[in-house]
Amino acid sequence: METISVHASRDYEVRIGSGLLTRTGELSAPLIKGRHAMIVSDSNVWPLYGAMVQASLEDAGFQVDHFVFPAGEQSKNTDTLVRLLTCLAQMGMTRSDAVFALGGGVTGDMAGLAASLYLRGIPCVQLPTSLLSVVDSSVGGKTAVDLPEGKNLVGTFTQPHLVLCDTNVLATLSPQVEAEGWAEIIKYGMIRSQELINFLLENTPGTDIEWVIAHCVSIKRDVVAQDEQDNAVRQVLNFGHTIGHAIERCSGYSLYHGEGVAMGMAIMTRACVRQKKCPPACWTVLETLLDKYHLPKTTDKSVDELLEAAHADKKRRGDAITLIQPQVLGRCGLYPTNYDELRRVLELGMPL
Ligand SMILES: NC(=O)c1ccc[n+]([C@@H]2O[C@H](COP(=O)([O-])OP(=O)(O)OC[C@H]3O[C@@H](n4cnc5c(N)ncnc54)[C@H](O)[C@@H]3O)[C@@H](O)[C@H]2O)c1
Ligand SMILES: O=C(O)C(=O)C[C@@H](O)[C@H](O)[C@H](O)COP(=O)(O)O
Ligand SMILES: [Zn+2]
Repeated sequence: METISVHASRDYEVRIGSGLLTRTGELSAPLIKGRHAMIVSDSNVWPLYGAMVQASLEDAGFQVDHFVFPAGEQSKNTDTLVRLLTCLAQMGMTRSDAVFALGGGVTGDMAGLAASLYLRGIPCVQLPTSLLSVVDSSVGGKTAVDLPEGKNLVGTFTQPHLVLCDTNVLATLSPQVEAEGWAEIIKYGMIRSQELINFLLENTPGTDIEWVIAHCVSIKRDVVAQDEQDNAVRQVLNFGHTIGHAIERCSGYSLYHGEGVAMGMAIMTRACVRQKKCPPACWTVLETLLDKYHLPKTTDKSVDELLEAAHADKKRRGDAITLIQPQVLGRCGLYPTNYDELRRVLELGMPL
């Protein structure tokens, strides 16, 4: 088992290993003063892992309730959030009790947000179950739900009390959900790690997954420690997201997030190579990885639609926007610019 310590407004541990869900109660009990647990999960994950987590919490002396919502990004909205907050109140959860977010990034973001709002904040333990959520969304404290106007527009920065990444649960992922998780892993390679890129190129998907997860979480830990509130360097974690989020919004949130990120990284990188802002290898290697991990490389949405949707980007300040662009393989940088430049990127990055 790997343990990574995150240092932010709250310090906490990310544990990575097989079988950790069965130890949820034992590992969280010392961190939570109360003994009332609310497991938040979706309609796919709860039947698979709900009983296991509930039993572990009950063995550690917790009284356990659960809130289950229909799986998918289309549930990550203010309606579900209010239903969850109402449930926390009706079950009489207090400030010493805890929310346990059992599921992918949708569950983690929404349960984390509810925990940060209810009674102005109660503890949250993240129990990520998708590949995307173990490598990215469970760590770093961004919580959110979507609005029809844009992705993650309602949220807080609130760090969890503990993150348990149980690698056993990855066995039940569908190929499509596994693939979208690889998109964020490829993102970590592109922004900060030539070593990870080489590993992904050389190995079959799934090799030494614990190392891959720990590598991504370590990169995120280092970035978040420098800029928890997303004012500067943390924005590098948004590589592929300005366009990806715009595609997600234009698709009525019917895509998986990682698919949008893959398309966003591809469009941005192709444009940067064409503008000679980075070497051609940035695109050829990214294309090889997107193909290898069965990820999409473009969208059928128009430049105008995407530009309009991109106005909801959190990196916008008035008419200015910061783009995250590859510099060399394994390194991306922040480029403050404007929407005319984003239009050029979209025009150059979309294949004819
Ligand atoms: N907070 C952050 O830093 C951060 C980072 C990246 C992404 N996100 C957010 O995370 C969300 C995407 O997360 P996601 O891709 O995990 O989506 P998700 O939570 O919808 O999970 C994807 C699908 O996989 C299913 N699933 C999850 N674990 C499973 C398992 N072990 N076995 C079988 N099925 C399983 C889910 O039920 C769902 O149908 C987006 O909303 C995105 O904005 C947040
Ligand atoms: O943790 C971060 O910071 C990230 O940007 C990670 C992203 O993968 C993630 O999708 C995040 O939720 C996007 O944040 P947003 O601020 O653009 O909504
Ligand atoms: Zn993301």
